[in-house]
Amino acid sequence: MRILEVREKTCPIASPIRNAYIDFSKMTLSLVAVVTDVVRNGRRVVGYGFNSNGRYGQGALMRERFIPRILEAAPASLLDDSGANLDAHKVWATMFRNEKPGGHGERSVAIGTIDMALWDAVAKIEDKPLFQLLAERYGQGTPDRRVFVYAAGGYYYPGKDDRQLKDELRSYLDRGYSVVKMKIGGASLDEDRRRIESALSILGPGQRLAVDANGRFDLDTAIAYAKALRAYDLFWYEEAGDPLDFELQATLRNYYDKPMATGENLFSMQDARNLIRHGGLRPDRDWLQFDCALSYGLVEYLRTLDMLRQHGWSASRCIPHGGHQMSLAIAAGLGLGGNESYPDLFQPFGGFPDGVRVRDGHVELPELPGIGFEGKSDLIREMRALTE
Ligand SMILES: O=C([O-])CC(=O)C(=O)O
Ligand SMILES: [Mg+2]
Repeated sequence: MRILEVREKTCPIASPIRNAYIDFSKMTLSLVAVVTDVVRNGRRVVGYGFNSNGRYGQGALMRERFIPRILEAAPASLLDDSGANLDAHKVWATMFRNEKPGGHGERSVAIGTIDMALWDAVAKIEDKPLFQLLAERYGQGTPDRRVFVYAAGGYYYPGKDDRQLKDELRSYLDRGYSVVKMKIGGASLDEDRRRIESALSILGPGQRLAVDANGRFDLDTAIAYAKALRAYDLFWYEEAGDPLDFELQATLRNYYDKPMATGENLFSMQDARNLIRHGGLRPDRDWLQFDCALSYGLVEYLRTLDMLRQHGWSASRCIPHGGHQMSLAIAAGLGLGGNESYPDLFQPFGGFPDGVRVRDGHVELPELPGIGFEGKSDLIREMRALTE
């Protein structure tokens, strides 16, 4: 078998929302198709992938470096021992040839997106759900198809008042979520305190609020927010300071003993390891949000999970950023703590297969070959338009 072609298309996911750091008025992502010469169930196997929101499309890097490296490699050098399927680790190594270590900028997004499409193809060629394949190869043998998901939103939006914020978050709770997340740090502390108290006022028993500062705060501001937030029973306090300021994160634990979360802007096992070594995070309560689609894909995420194990962290402390089905499959296959979801944003990307409902803050993944994109009609329509 061989890879015939790798296609990329940059798609808009623009919206007028803003977090504490950026607005999404020009946001894009890369949609990728890895076309193989294998036929399964009467259809050519094509693996699909896309990068999550926040880092823009990466077509230029893909076309200049990563796609040519794959297509120029001897086809047999990309296959597993059986010769009947791709080996995602070998394709990854081929993409990374002549890349120096460190400085994991945008190339981790380009490689991560192609990696997603590769795993989709690998699982489709095996004719099984990716979560099943992962549980068998790297996990406990059996997946847990019931995955915790939380609803992310609560963005700043022109003219949005507290009533609209409450209506938005209430609509997520009405759809079965038990944890909802809102943005902070894009307004004054007083204003954010008022927004948070509004949001808390709509929660019922067993329902929780998480807040996300998107790396906006310097140490003094992060501490001031920590002192204010510790009065509330928040699900977590996310990304207070710059993603690479491990000392800030480590200092913050002296002011906030409740759960914190971070990691969505760390794009390699090595950066994740620095967070674990130097960030002062606590394996009994804090959460790790590394997102494979932005950080060199599942091949690298497996290295990150290994690193976490070596440092005494359970995979169940990981709830990835990004709201895509790839992390859902990893969560079900490898026992992550759950996954993010954006019920009303960045469509048709992310989300769940049609008919999957959130109940008590969990979804149950259906048995679809690959990552499961074929089960989401609006998404697969866009994906197939890339190749058919
Ligand atoms: O607003 C964003 O960039 C997305 C984000 O941080 C999240 O989903 O946690
Ligand atoms: Mg975040």
